[in-house]
Amino acid sequence: MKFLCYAMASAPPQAVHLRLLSSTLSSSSRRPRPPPSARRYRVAASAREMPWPHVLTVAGSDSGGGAGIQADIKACAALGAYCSSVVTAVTAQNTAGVQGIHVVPEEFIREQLNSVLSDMSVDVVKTGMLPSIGVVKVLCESLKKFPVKALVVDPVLVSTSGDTLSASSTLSVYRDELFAMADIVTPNVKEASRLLGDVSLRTVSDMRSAAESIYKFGPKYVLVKGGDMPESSDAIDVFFDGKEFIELHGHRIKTHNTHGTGCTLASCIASELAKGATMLHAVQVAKNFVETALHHSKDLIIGNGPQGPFDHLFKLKCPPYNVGSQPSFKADQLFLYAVTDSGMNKKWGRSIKESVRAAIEGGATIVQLREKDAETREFLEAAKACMEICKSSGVPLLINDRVDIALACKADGVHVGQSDMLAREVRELLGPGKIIGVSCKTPAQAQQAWNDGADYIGCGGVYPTSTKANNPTLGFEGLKTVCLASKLPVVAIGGINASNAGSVMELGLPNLKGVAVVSALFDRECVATETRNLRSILTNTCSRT
Ligand SMILES: Nc1ncnc2c1ncn2[C@@H]1O[C@H](COP(=O)(O)OP(=O)(O)OP(=O)(O)O)[C@@H](O)[C@H]1O
Ligand SMILES: Cc1ncc(CO)c(N)n1
Ligand SMILES: [Mg+2]
Repeated sequence: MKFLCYAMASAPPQAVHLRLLSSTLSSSSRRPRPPPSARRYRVAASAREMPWPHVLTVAGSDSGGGAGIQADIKACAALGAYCSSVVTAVTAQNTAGVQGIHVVPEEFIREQLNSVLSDMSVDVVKTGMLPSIGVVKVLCESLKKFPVKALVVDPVLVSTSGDTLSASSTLSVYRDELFAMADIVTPNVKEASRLLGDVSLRTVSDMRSAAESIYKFGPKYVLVKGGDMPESSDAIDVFFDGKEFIELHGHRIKTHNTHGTGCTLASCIASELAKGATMLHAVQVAKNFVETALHHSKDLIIGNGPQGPFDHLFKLKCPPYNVGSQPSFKADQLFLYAVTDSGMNKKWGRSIKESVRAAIEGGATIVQLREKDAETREFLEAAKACMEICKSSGVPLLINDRVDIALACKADGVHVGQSDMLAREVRELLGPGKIIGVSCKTPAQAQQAWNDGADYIGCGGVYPTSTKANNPTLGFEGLKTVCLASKLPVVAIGGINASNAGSVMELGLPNLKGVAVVSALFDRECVATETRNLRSILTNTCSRT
């Protein structure tokens, strides 16, 4: 057992004090050190360890819980990574600013690093507040001794409240030692300016030049964050890989709750890298996550100061995680997904209601009304009639795109495409109890759907289709990529019929729960017979695989 003695001098509440924690107790009370050959130890440990994405954050504690270590742990948890933590400083901090700082002694930071890195298989190290030159040097030494897959450096120099979190003398060691070891460096505009000798950075073009200059210090990628650029603009970050600049545009959320956005962004990047993502994808996921979390927390009021924290675990309050609030949807309902088409109904002289009744009679497990050019009043009447049929047979009814119709007929949910209303806006309108589906062609779109609180995604066209104009075919490879990346259940769509549905389900892809069909049911003489036939094909295939 080991104790720390704190030098707890009382401090005037407003001033920021950089004080040193006193040294640890005498060596006789120390635990035995990890074995000298840490590498050998690591191999032995990892032979027993479960593979699990693991981020180690080396950062300061924020007593207010919005930034620093606390934000890092919540962000990693939200993205499904394990997070260990080495505390470099303890701050007395709240929504008004930083009132005090205790720096942890360098030797004790070294000890924490040793403890974690010699025992656990850390994939990615993420740094936050590194208060002094000595701390940066200790970290560099530890990383040389225990190499990890990736290093994410968030050069925390000044808090948004304007308080200094790292002595100005650390700038040179950041630039000369840590950046050269980093995979990505993520300064905000103020930090980028300080790192470059207080140059003025006012425009996106200035951010590009800054990214290019910081890249010269040696990191593989640079992300200059624009959260603190003028409020009127989009939230634009500049990503630079040494050759190309990519401007990442996000919606700027109108909120005071932006404390800890930088720490969260860097931890999300680290989590995604630990899961195996490429750098650009990791950054995109991280930016989406921050934007979505800010959106969900925009009206939260915690503390009385000007900059509040946000809710990293907003997902727990959204379906499908909050199962209590959303009893209606089960992923198995995607098994045989019937999507209506007004043109086909006209061709065969059927009403929407007749088509839906026949599809349900044949065994459709979920129905979507996709009426691209129907008159609103007529469509609503038909939707209400379909709702009655679906309700009495326990089959959910979704409406394509038209949130107004869904609300008016009390449908079970809405399906949206990439150019329709955002899923999170649909969720706000429909509430937590309804089903929301999103058409996705890429892992990034699937991630966004999950962030936005959707319940499932539709992925296709698996085969060429005549039902949707200008719809690129993804094939099995595209479907597989999206299914592997998706955190939501997937229904395959596009050109699927009785002769190929079996092959799609036989792929046995993770998250793939069923097929969605239009022509194969509704561009036929007898909808009920076609649906029954397809259902038995799917059942037979799935019982074999
Ligand atoms: N109001 C906002 N709406 C949407 N995105 C935002 C907003 N504010 C910041 N961001 C995004 O959050 C991420 C972090 O950027 P920011 O510039 O706020 O970092 P930071 O200043 O280091 O944060 P902090 O010091 O508060 O932890 C960036 O992707 C940025 O675009
Ligand atoms: C401990 C800590 N780390 C980082 C930041 C930057 O947001 C902060 N305010 N506090
Ligand atoms: Mg900021």
